[in-house]
Amino acid sequence: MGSKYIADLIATSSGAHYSGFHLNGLDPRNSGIDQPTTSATGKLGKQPFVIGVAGGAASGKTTVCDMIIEQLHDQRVVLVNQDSFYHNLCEEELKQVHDYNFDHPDAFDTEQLLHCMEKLMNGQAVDIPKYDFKSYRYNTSPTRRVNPSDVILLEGILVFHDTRVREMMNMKIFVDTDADVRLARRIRRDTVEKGRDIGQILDQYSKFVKPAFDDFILPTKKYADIIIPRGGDNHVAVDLIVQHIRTKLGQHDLCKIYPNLYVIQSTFQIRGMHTLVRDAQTTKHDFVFYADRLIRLVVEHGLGHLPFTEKQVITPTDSVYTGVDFCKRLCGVSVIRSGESMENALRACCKGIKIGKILIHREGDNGQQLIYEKLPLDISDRHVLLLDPILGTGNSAVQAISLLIRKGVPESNIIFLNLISAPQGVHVVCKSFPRIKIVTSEIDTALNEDYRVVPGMGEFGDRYFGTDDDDLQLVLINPFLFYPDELIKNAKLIATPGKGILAADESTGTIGKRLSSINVENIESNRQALRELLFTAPNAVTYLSGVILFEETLYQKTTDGKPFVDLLLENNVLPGIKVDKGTVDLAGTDGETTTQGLDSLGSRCAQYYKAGARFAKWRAVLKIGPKEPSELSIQQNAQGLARYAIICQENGLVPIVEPEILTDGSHDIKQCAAATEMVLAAVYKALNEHHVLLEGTLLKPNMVTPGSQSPKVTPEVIAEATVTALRRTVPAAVPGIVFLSGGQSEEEATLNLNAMSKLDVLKPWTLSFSFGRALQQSTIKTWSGKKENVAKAQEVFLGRCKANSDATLGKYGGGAGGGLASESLYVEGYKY
Ligand SMILES: Nc1ncnc2c1ncn2[C@@H]1O[C@H](COP(=O)(O)OP(=O)(O)O)[C@@H](O)[C@H]1O
Ligand SMILES: Nc1ccn([C@@H]2O[C@H](COP(=O)(O)O)[C@@H](O)[C@H]2O)c(=O)n1
Repeated sequence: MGSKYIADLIATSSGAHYSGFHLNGLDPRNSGIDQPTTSATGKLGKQPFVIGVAGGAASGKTTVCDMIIEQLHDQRVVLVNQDSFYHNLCEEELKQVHDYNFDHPDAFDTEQLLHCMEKLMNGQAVDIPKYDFKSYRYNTSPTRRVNPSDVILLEGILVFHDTRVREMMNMKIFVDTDADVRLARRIRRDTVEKGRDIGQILDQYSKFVKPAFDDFILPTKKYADIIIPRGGDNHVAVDLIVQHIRTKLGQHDLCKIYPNLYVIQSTFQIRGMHTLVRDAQTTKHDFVFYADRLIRLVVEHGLGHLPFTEKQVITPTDSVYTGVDFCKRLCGVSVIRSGESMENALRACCKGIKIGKILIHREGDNGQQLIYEKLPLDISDRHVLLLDPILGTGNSAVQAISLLIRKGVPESNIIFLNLISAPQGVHVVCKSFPRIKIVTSEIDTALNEDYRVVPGMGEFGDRYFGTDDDDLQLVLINPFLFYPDELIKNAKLIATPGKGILAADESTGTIGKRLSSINVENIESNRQALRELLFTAPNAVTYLSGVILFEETLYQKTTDGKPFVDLLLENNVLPGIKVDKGTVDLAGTDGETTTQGLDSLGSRCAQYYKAGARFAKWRAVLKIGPKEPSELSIQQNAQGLARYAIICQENGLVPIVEPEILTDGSHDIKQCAAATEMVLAAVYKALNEHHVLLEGTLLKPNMVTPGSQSPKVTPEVIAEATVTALRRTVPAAVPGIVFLSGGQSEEEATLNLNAMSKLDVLKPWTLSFSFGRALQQSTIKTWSGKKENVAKAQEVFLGRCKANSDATLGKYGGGAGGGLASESLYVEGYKY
């Protein structure tokens, strides 16, 4: 590379026009003269990067070195001055010092200089003499300890003179400053710093300095890789040199073999983070913290390799800024399970990015691997960031990349991101897929006999996730979810204590029953008016965390034209969607049912997510009878709920799991408790079997009550029975339980919820409400379809929302809503 490389660097760094920085290989003035005997790429790896800086006395060599050192502040850099290797003058020479030629190559102890440089290059510290220009000796002052470093700057008028010294250099810089400037500076420096008189300085200059420059120094200019006119004034040149040194320092030898391998620029910060994550004693917490920081750097670097398009924007000062637009067609693919540790960093950089998964499993000792995958359907149109923190043998990487290519992803669209790479893995991947890019933060030494990277950082997944049992992890967390964090966050949000759900998801038929009870026609404008009344009721939504909508309502707007979805989201209320399609009879049972709607549920969920829905509801209906709920009904409904739940989660919706046991019948509360426990146990078994992420779900159960034809019991008895059944069956991972009201009067439902909240036992989930009729009944009656009643009806609705909010906190005193709220809502054999 050498000069050509620098030419490329200059072209890319400063555009086509460049002045004041000449490359001897390219500069027409230098054509025909010898090429440098070493190239800038000569010695890399563990060896320090040696830069020689030559030029006339007072040309600015030291100044240029100081500027380089300052800019490379995060690297270990040392400066060695050729001045330190002047021979000591003997008594005779001292007497005739004005006749001594300090600018001749023989004035220096080059053997000593070579010895010191060799030691430094072999990683040993050296003690370098400090030369005293006044006494012409170096043994009067203490020596200077120079430690081995990543970069050694060797500066002096004749550092290019001796071939052996020259050959140590990876880069040679000649500082080219006009003779008159050099003389002027020399006069000032030697009078001020060396206490010499001007006559003596001029005498030395004409006798020795100028002839030696012409005879010995200037002829070495041809060895330079870089010639810097104007010395330290040439900031552009120094910046480019520093940039080049940085690139070289960050380059591993493998980068020279494989141009698509990128090792991120090492700094002390990065090495410090590596030191922590590689230390076997580092705690899990620190491991995760520093691994996350490193991962973020790798991800950012990887994103820098994506294509971009130019984009102009107008700034607040009304100026045009010409920038770039990020690549849009992008996705991540993590190799389970350690690759999942990199997902958060990718999500943090690319809002809403889709992340697919690949599971590679070694079967037995024959090394056969099974691959499971869940990838975006349109992956072939996307650039793929493949995530796996460790590249060891390269086998898994080859499997994963082959799979992506089989799915139609062009090889050149894949960027493989990892923290550490073993050389073996790099060879395997780069040879098999020469067009993919690998971005890594460090390349390790090798693989050991167990095929583990050394020095390495151990089993990354175990250290990051704090487990050492892959299978357990896979069973507990469905690995194929695109949005696990979002699901968990939204489920938690809905389960916020003090808030609950308004179930406004009555189908067109069901809402018709409500409207006909107040003599209002069941047409779209009336359905819209009722929903607008509810959603715009002043302050009411502050007690709500979610509203379940029917499909029609999801796309409806207020009369002012604001989509209901936007209105709810603005008020921190998540829109939800009813996705089931009602019940059908189970053949051979006594009127038991199963819920339908699984066909095309995935694509509907995806559509609803796009429209703004963030959770869903599916109602399974069970009944208590002499032989009911039957095993068939329990299993059918549990499987249906589980299948629904995982489809929702795969599409970003939090599933509300609603196994409702109807109150119809003359059973007592104990029978209801037994049936509830049986049903819930089956539901959670099915959810588990379907790998549903429980943290991203909510349960909407019935309260445990006596049948509608049995004597009523107090809220406290209901609370005790309900919470007991739930504690026995609902895992603590579920963030919230939002009860259905199931035909209870508004007041009954609120009092029962309040009693449950007050019950002094451990309840690992938030208890709240997802009421339909029990939140709307008195509001609808008050409204009666009349515009003039809207405000009053909204007040009633607010009262009910507040009462239920209080009940979730066990603070409801009773009596909200008066007589209307106490009217029973029970309808025998009620159907939605
Ligand atoms: N660009 C500059 N402008 C003004 N003075 C400079 C500049 N570069 C160097 N000097 C001064 O010239 C003198 C010689 O510079 P120095 O970098 O020590 O040169 P060298 O190491 O080549 O002898 C110093 O006194 C320094 O402060
Ligand atoms: N005792 C000495 C030794 C050297 N010089 C002059 O220093 C010049 C080299 O040092 P730079 O920092 O300028 O590179 C060289 O020109 C020597 O003549 C001296 O004057 N006295």
